[in-house]
Amino acid sequence: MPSPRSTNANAKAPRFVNTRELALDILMNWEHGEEFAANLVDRDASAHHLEHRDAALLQALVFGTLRHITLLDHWLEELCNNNHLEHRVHWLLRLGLTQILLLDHAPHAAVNETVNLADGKARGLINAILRRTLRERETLLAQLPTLPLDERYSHPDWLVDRWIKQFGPSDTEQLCQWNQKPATTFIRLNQLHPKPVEPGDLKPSTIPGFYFAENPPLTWLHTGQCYAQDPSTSHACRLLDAQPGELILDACAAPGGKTALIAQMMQNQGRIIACDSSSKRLQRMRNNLQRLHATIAEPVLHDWTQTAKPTFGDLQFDRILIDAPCSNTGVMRRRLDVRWRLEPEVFAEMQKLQTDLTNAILPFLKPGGQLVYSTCSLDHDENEIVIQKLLAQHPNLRLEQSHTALPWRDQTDGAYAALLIKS
Ligand SMILES: C[S@@+](CC[C@H](N)C(=O)[O-])C[C@H]1O[C@@H](n2cnc3c(N)ncnc32)[C@H](O)[C@@H]1O
Repeated sequence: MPSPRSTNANAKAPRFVNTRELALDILMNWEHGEEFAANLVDRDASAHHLEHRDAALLQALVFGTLRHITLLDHWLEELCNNNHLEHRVHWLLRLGLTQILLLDHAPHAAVNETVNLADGKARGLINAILRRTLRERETLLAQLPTLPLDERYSHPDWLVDRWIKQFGPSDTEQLCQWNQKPATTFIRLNQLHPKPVEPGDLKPSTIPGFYFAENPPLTWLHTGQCYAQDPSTSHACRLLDAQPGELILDACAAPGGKTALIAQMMQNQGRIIACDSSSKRLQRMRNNLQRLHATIAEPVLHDWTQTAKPTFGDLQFDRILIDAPCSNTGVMRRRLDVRWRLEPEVFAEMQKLQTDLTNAILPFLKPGGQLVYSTCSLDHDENEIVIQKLLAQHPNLRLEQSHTALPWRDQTDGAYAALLIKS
């Protein structure tokens, strides 16, 4: 069978694209660790002009398999009597089990189509294991409540242990459960657009201006009438409380989701310097801010870990937002790669970067000014402990208030924001 990637995208005759083979190809590519799963899926869906239904199937197969790898491997060890599996056969079986045990797919078709993707000599083995899976489906699923959390919910065991220490066993289980469900899409309606749209029958979230929207109208997204954004991102902006006419520094701003919301809160009056160290992300921010009509925001390339002065010189800002780079543990449901790419050392490394960045940015806050430090991490080391360290290092700072969004409690992404005031 030819690889789905070898098909000619310019050929005139309609081509048959095998979605399961595409999924297998993506999963094996993903393993190299260079690309996000969502990017791989989007790129292949558009390269092969997949119809909406096939693109949704591709996403369900890839995301479903990645979301449950440890559980699938637990079942496979049992079904294969711990025998070693050749690499491609292993991924094919994971894909087959995802369809039979986890997604509501026609099981016999799933077996046949998965077997058809195998090379001659592996077909018999795959057929036997998938048919056994069909026969033992109920028994395998009944094991779930007896498995430890890291297997049942497919998270690294060290991360589950870390969460149990920070949140306790019950909240940890709820967090793991949350991460196993497909992410909800939210949109923010953009009030800065010259033709703002009405929410109509969109279901409001608990945060004003943000709505549930599984399939947001593409024209709204393309024209900047709305922006896909989780409501948890608003907490940092609310604590910042930027006023029309003020001078604001958004120190780690790309791709500009919070910058655009701050510009809206300021009614596009005043000035926002929006910095980022990544020129690629800065370009994305430029496009976003332009589309969202956030005209008071000025994108600036600057790396706060470098000693060179920023191009805006010695400006003193009324308010500063530091939306720091972090482990992303609050958005693991949305970003499936995170759990498999995190290393235990990342939290200490991030804490150092986060305090170094804040120390470099603090001199730009005017006396009496307000600074919001935020992350999309749930980890104490990147949130409360960073704030404790900053307060110990800077007697002229005081903690005014903080807010933590917990996914299992608030039904949004996880986020942390703390408001500090400089005397
Ligand atoms: C959490 S993201 C910001 C998200 C953004 N605030 C938003 O709402 O769309 C963190 C950003 O910090 C930037 N960053 C990382 N290290 C930096 C540094 N040393 N100096 C400036 N920006 C940095 C990253 O490129 C990334 O865009």
